Amino acid sequence: SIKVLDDDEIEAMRLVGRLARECLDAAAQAVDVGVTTDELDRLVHEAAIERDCYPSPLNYYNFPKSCCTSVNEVICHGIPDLRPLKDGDICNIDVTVYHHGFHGDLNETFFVGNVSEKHKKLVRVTYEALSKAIELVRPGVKYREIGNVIQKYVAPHGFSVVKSYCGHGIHRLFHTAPNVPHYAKNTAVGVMKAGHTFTIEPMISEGVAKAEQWPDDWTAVTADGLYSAQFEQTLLVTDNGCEILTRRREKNGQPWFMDKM
Ligand SMILES: CCc1ccsc1-c1ccc(O)c(O)c1
Ligand SMILES: [Mn+2]
Ligand SMILES: [Mn+2]
Ligand SMILES: [Mn+2]
Repeated sequence: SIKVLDDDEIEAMRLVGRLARECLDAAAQAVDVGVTTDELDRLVHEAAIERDCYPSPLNYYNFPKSCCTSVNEVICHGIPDLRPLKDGDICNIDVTVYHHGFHGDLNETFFVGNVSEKHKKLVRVTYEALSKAIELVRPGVKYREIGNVIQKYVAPHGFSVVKSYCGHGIHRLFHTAPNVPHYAKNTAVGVMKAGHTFTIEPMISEGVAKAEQWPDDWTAVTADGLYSAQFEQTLLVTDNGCEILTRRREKNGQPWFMDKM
């Protein structure tokens, strides 16, 4: 069964959601041509420590760094490294922090320098698909409906939905019930209820949905080498809808890439 948080637990999730957002924003402002993803990881790590947070990915199933950085054809779980970002890249930074017993998890895809129109569209449509899914969230809605909304939104553009990685329940555990697939006609179990906290984190690919894994045991890439984009928020189901616990609290909550559309 899916945990219903009490008022104190909800307050703890509000706090860690805000802290996770601040840690993502600390790295976001540094994204640029020539910056390495290792430098972005350091900014996330330091921002977490400064906020009395532990970076949840570090040593999670032996993951070696404090955040995931996934560039271009990397779908997710990219490992920060010493290769500098280059003009035209799209780079996702995925941050999860642990504070006073609770996790907060979010990601955004950022433009590096001048991004092509077709890759800007991939990022924009991915963000819009997440927004559509979030609009659905309220008590009584089945978790399996989320995938229908996302796939229906992206398919007309010729984009595909990665099936191998799902959204998830999150609170005292990084990953727990419910499992939240992003593709249509899925068999996910559960009905949304006030007090549930979970993520939606669609990975949308230009070409095929198939993901392959590199020998580093982490990096997931598209099978056709075309690009993939992702956005993630941690949500709290409320009596009349949902609260985006990891929302951006500046710029009217617009994602960072919007400034460069
Ligand atoms: C690197 C963290 C990690 C390790 C195994 S799955 C995973 C991960 C990464 C980002 C996420 O948003 C997530 O829900 C899980
Ligand atoms: Mn990517
Ligand atoms: Mn994440
Ligand atoms: Mn997640």
